[in-house]
This record gives sequence, C-alpha cells and structure tokens, in this order.
Amino acid sequence: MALKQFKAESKRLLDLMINSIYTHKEIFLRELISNASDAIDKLYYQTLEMGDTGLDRSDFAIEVAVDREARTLTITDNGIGMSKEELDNNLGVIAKSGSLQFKNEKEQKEDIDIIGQFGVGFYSAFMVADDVKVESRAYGSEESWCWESKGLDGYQISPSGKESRGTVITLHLKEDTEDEQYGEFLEQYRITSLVKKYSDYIRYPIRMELQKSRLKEGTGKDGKDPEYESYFEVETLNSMTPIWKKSRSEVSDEELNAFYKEKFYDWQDPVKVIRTSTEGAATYSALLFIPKTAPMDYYTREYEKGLQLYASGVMIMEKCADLLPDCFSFVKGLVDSQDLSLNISREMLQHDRQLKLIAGRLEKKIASELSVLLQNDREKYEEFFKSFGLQLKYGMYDNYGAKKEELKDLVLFYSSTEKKPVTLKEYVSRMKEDQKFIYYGCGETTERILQLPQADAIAEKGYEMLCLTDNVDEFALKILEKYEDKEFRNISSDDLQLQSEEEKKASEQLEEDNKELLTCMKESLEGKVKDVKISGRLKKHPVCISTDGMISTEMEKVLNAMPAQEKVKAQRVLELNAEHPVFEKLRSLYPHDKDRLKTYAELLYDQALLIEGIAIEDPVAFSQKLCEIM
Ligand SMILES: Nc1ncnc2c1ncn2[C@@H]1O[C@H](COP(=O)(O)OP(=O)(O)OP(=O)(O)O)[C@@H](O)[C@H]1O
Repeated sequence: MALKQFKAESKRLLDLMINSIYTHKEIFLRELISNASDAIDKLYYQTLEMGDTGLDRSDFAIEVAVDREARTLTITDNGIGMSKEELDNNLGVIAKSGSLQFKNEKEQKEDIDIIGQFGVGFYSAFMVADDVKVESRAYGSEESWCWESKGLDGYQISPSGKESRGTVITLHLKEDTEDEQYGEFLEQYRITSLVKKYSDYIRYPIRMELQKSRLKEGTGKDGKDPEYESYFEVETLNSMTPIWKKSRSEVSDEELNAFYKEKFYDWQDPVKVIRTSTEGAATYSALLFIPKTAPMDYYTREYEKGLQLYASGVMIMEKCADLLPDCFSFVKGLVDSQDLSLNISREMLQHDRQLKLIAGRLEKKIASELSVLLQNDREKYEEFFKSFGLQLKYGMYDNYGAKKEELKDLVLFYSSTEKKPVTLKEYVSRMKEDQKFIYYGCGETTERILQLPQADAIAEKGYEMLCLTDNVDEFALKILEKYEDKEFRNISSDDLQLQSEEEKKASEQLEEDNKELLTCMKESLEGKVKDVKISGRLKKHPVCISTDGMISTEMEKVLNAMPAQEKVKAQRVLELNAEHPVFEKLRSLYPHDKDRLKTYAELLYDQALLIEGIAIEDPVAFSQKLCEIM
C-alpha cells in the first residue's frame, strides 16, 4: 500500500501559529530581536570560518525604530541576510528553521548561541501587525529582495533596493481596538522596557534613537525660568553581557547587590548571593539571592515563587516555579541554560529530566549555602531566619515531612537557658547526662512559655527548654519525631520522666492516699478532664493542665482554628501540687463540703486554662464563683 503524506491546511496552521501559541502579544519583539541576533551570529561564525574578512564583532548591531505617523516599527540587523530562496523557504514555510539547520551543520562549534529552533517565532509579528515587510540582502550578494505579507492570504517577494547587507523588518501595527492598544508598541518607554525584560543579554547592541529632554542653555539660572528642549540620542538598550557569565573577579559584591535590587525590586541588599554553574549532565549557570526581609505578600496566596529562566541569553519565563521547592520559595534569581527543552511558544518548558535535575541541584546548593551562612555568620542567619524561618518550618512539616531531613539543621528555636535561638544540634550537644528528651513548651510568646507552671520542673533540673511560638512549630517537631535519637517532649505532656524512682513512689502513695478526693474532683469536672492527678512537676503553682496522648492543647488550638477542620480535643489532665497550701484546703473540704469542693475544682481548672493561654468556656460563671468564695 502506498504511504500517504499528511497534508496541512496552511492558512489554518498559520492562524494557529499566530493566534494560539503565545499568551502575551509583547513577545513578538523578543522573537524578532532573537532572529536578528541569530542572523548576526551566523555571519560572525561564517566569517570566522572563512578567515579574516575585515568584519569585527563590534561592527554588528540591531536597531529598533518607530515612526508614529506611519504607525510602523522597524527592526534592522546587519547580519547574514536572506537570499530570495531563503526568504521563500524560511518565511514561506511554517516550522522551517534556517537557524536550527545552521546550528546542526555547525554542531562542532562550542560557543554557538543560536536561539531559533522551531521556525515559528517570526509569525508572532502578525499578532500585532497587519502588514509585515522583510527587506533583505544576503551577505556577499549583489541583489536584495522584499518579502511582504498581510497575514493569512499569503506573501509576495519582489526586488528591493536595499543597499547594505542584512535585514530590515517593518511592521505596520494594527489599529487599536477597545481591548487591544497596539499603538503602545510605538511608545519608546514600552520598547525600551520590553528589550530590558526579554532581550537584555542579547550579545549584540540593540540601539534605538530616543527622544530626551534637557534644560535649554541659558535658562534655569540667573533668575531665568527653566525651559526645556527635546533632542534625540541613540542609546544601547541592552546590557549584553550577563552578569552571571562574568568571572567572579570581574564582578564586585556591590554590582551583584545592585543587580539584585534592580531586577527583583528590593531596596535592601540580599543576605546572601549564590553563584553556581555546572557543566555535564545539565549545563547551566544560576545566580540566586536570599532576600533580607520577606516581601509584604510573602506569606499569602498571592506570592508566586520562581526563578527567571533564560535560554541562550533570552528571557523565557519570569517565574519558573518548578525550579524552586516550596521550602525555599523565598529565593530570587535566575537560571540560564541552553539545554532546556523549550515549548514551541517559549512560555513553558517541557517537564523533562533536565529541569528536574537542575531544580534538584539548586535545592541542594541553597540548603548547603544556608548551612554555611549559619555556621559562619550567625547574626546574618538569624536575621534571615526571622524573615523566612517560618517557611523552613512549614517545609519540614509539609508533604508528610518529605524534606525534614534536609531542613532539620536549618531551623532555630528560642532556648530557655541560652536566651537566644539555637539549633537542634546545639541543644542536643548540651543535654545533661540523665536527660532523656528534648523538652519544649508552646505558647504565644517566649515570655509566656517561660512562665508556664510546667516549665519550673525543667528549669529546676537544669534542663534546657525550647520555646515554640509559631503555630507550625510543634507539628514540625512531631513530624521529625527525633533528633539524633532523642525524642521531643512537650513540657505539658503527661509523661516527662523527670522524677526519680523514689519521687515516683511518693507521688503514687500520695495519689493512693487522696484517691477519693481526686475522684470527687474528676466527677466535678465531668467531660472537661480525663483525669485529676497529683503532679510530679509543679513547684510554685497550685495547678496545671497536662495532656495525655498525641494532641497537645497547643495543637488543639491550632487545629481548631482551621476553618474546615473537624474539631479535635486534647485529653486534658488537671494536675494538683500536693505541696501547695491550696491542696490542704481541698483536703479539708472533702468529704464535708462537696459543693464547695466542686466550685474549687472548677475554679482551679479555669485558672489552669488561663495560664495555658486557652479561653475559658464560661468567663461569667468563673467570675461569679470567684466572688462567691471571696
Ligand atoms: N532577521 C533575519 N535575518 C536572517 N534570517 C532570518 C531573519 N529572521 C528570520 N530569519 C530566518 O527565518 C527562519 C524562521 O524564523 P522564525 O523566527 O520563524 O523561526 P526560528 O527563529 O528559526 O525559530 P523559533 O521559532 O524557535 O524562533 C529563521 O530560522 C532564519 O533562518
């Protein structure tokens, strides 16, 4: 059977090319400038191959010009140009890329940086123009030709009078509509900012004659009013050499900081600049910055993480989210790689191994740089942690703790004994010989945690306690389970293992001796507590709440504050200090005055809740009871 060829409805295809593959019309300029740069590259390499032809790299340039009256935008290059056949083949055949072909033929050349590969970018001009004219004169040719098209209906090629080598593309911009202001591409600020945004690192100068304003000579001084005049000046719009491609010795810290502030709209220097480049399985350069403070919207849904992505000097994506894990979403910066499989529109990447590989390496690099900062510049790290520590702790907890190992040495918690933030490693290194657990307390502020009745016993033993003040903290530690084989323990949990065997026995005896009193109190607090016990930990305070089981009162608070969450309840235990005068009072009430004992039990329970920072159920009743006994 004969093999049949697919046919394409070329008008339809062109329509798709023009209108469906790009989301932003503005990228047409990037595409045309990239073509101009490719054309110059080709000529440059060709002349290199041919030996000296008198052409120098500095002779090459790309020019952009606007004519508001004629409503045209022109892009001129002095690159390799196109012959009549090339105009026909390259611009008349969709998806034919002369650039890709050129690149493939020269594959052995190392630093060839040709951008084009799909053979479609040129057609993006029709998103904004209703007439496109390409006048071109191929290098070394005697003739020049003009290709012209109004879009879907086809194109014409006719002789042109272009005298110099290269290509001039003239776009006649579409009329403005209610939805689209094509005229904006005639504004110089729009053109200059588009060049900066997408084509800043094109290797050849992109020049434009800009209209400027200056003080008229002789005015503005000696009592004369200032008068201004406009004048024209040709300016190079792009910076050409990417700062990340310069060697370390060529770029000062100040330059890097200035670059960061300008590109990423920050007014402060970053706390850390990370430069990295790799060759091999994935070839890329990255320039990353860790900001000093979190942007206003950082901890909101509006914040978008991501790194800028460049391919061969052209900006492809402003925020490539896949390059950063959530735990490091605060990192700003860019990645430049030639190896990425771009999507035809250059707006997306194919989710390939390459991208994953780069993302994985960057993640490791960021983690190791943070760890170096922590070791070498504690003050700076603490400053950083104030802004982004919360994110690292979320990162530990997120995704069932998938990144907990990577992050556990980067988090800090305030220490009760050191009176400053410490790492888990530091805590463990200071643990007392007989100390079993890493103790922590939870609350709104460190001051309140330090005042918790449960903290007294820890302090008395000379143990260190971590103060957890962010909602996520306890969850992060719970998911970590252990650090260097040491379990974490909330100071409010029922089993702190602080008592010696003798002390334990004494408590059990006391418990036994007061069994009926405790049972009576438990019945008075029916539904509120799981148990009423003699405490082994209280020193100064008469009562405290401890919890039995996985959920602490702090976790209960956090979980119940979440809108869709099913309500949870910590298993509360009311602990009594048998050494406290209040306990004597309780003993004196039982069994003669059970009503009063009930009131006391309720008051003490509410009091314990207040100390924990938990709202009491019925403040009015609490106040009445208090007055009653007064
Ligand atoms: N200014 C120019 N000078 C010389 N040749 C050009 C110029 N502009 C376009 N061409 C030729 O036309 C071809 C098609 O251009 P087009 O922009 O459609 O695709 P591309 O640049 O090859 O690929 P991509 O779609 O990835 O940008 C190019 O490969 C190149 O051979």
